[in-house]
Amino acid sequence: MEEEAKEQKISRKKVAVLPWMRNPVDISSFNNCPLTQLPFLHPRMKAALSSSGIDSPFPVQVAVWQETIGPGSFERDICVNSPTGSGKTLAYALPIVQILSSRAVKCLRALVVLPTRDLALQVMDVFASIAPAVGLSVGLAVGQSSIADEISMLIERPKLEAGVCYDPESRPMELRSAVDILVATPGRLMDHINNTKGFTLEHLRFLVVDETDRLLREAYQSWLPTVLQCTSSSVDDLFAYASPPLASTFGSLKTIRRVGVERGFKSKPYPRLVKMVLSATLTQDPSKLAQLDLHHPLFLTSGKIRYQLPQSLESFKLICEPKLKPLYLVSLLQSLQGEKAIVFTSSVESTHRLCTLLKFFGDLGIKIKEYSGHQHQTLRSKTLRGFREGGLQVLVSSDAMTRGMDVKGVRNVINYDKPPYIKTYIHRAGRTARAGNYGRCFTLLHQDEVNQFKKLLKKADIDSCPVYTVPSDSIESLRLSYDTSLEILKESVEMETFKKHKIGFKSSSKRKR
Ligand SMILES: Nc1ncnc2c1ncn2[C@@H]1O[C@H](COP(=O)(O)OP(=O)(O)OP(=O)(O)O)[C@@H](O)[C@H]1O
Repeated sequence: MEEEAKEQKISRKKVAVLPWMRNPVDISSFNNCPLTQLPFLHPRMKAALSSSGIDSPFPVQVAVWQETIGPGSFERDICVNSPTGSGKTLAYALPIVQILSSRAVKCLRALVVLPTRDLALQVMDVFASIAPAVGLSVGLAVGQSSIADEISMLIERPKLEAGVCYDPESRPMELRSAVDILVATPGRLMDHINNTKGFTLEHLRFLVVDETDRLLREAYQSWLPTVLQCTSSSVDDLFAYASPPLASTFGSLKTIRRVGVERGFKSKPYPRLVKMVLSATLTQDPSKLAQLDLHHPLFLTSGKIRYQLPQSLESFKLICEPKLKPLYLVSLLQSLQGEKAIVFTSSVESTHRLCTLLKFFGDLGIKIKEYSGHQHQTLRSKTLRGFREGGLQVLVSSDAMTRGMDVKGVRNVINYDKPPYIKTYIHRAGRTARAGNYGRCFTLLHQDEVNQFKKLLKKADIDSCPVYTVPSDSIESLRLSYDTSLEILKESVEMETFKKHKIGFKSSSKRKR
């Protein structure tokens, strides 16, 4: 959050935009086109896409394809700024899988980094829907399973002949990657880089940093400099092959990087590592972008406005009487008649409190659960599954759900707490109105927040945000249950605090013992 504030400050100071950002490729000048018109698309990928219901690539996918497989032929690194739900995941997955489909030997050639586990799982599913069709394997490194299980999925051990005794000194085990593409979060990625035998990034050809602005704030064990370091082979390394390769724990494979002839790439290794960075709110901060060490970056963005909302999204504000905000929320939820909705709050604590309060409200006829970063991953995944499958209608969430999450059928987003930054508004609102579908974003405000909110929307050139009203008699009719549920909530909070203290006391006295 602090970082986000810093970036807002920088943008207020009008830091000069980097030269390569000044003349972007306009994604909105591209149209959806039938799959048959994507030049060179592998027929088996085409079939896999069609069977997943994808018949015509979206503009961002056509634009990126043109700059990678088309005439652009991956000569430059790709930076994409395109609205939420516009299809950025396939925009990078398609060209990567297409290029790697002609690979002869399996090794880790594409790494996709995402900020959260649920997001990584989602992206893994996208790759898994097309990569196997052309014989590529996709792996996941997010800490969902034990590290040992993860290693056995990622690293292939040679099959040893039964009955033969091997001396590890004279014949070190040749470990190889079991995957061509890896989807990872920074934490688990660093674990594998530091500790997993046979895990190497030396053959990497593609590095995708999805949700870039969020990941550049993630300094976890300096994951980005480490990845860049692991993938850059010095010119000296290029001639190391003059002597026979030593069997190492990294395997005997080598990606032959010859001295480059590529434009602007004199005396650097080739094929180079191609980087693709994407976000709906891509940072323009030069010092942040410098961390990526981009090669002649090509900027692709939608239209002229920096922060764009999906065209199929409508924004509304709901002015609430002080102290009665929960009643307005309940009344709004009731008016949605069972449509899927995500309610965003400002913190994990208020997510928990609000969700508990809603549960005490009597039978609202709506299945509601909380989803926050403080919950155990198993519980979070279960909740998400329930929401995806339709068993739940409403998710009360902290900002853990804000970025990238794609749940089909979410028609409404509700900002219970006003988003502090325009970027937060864009990402929260972007959980609906995805892939061209209609969606609404409601923001609950007290009268004294209205002006501030107007200014916030102005940053994304949003002038129209009509007032949405809920019937006043519905508020009145809810008052009685509200008072009762507030009482129960108070008791429940006291009980939880007591339990926490008790556990804290027990563990501290154990420590003393
Ligand atoms: N060509 C297509 N045809 C139909 N549906 C598509 C197509 N491309 C993507 N989609 C669907 O659109 C939805 C949004 O895609 P995706 O998650 O890649 O968006 P995004 O731009 O990455 O959004 P965010 O910025 O929120 O992460 C997904 O449900 C995806 O399956």
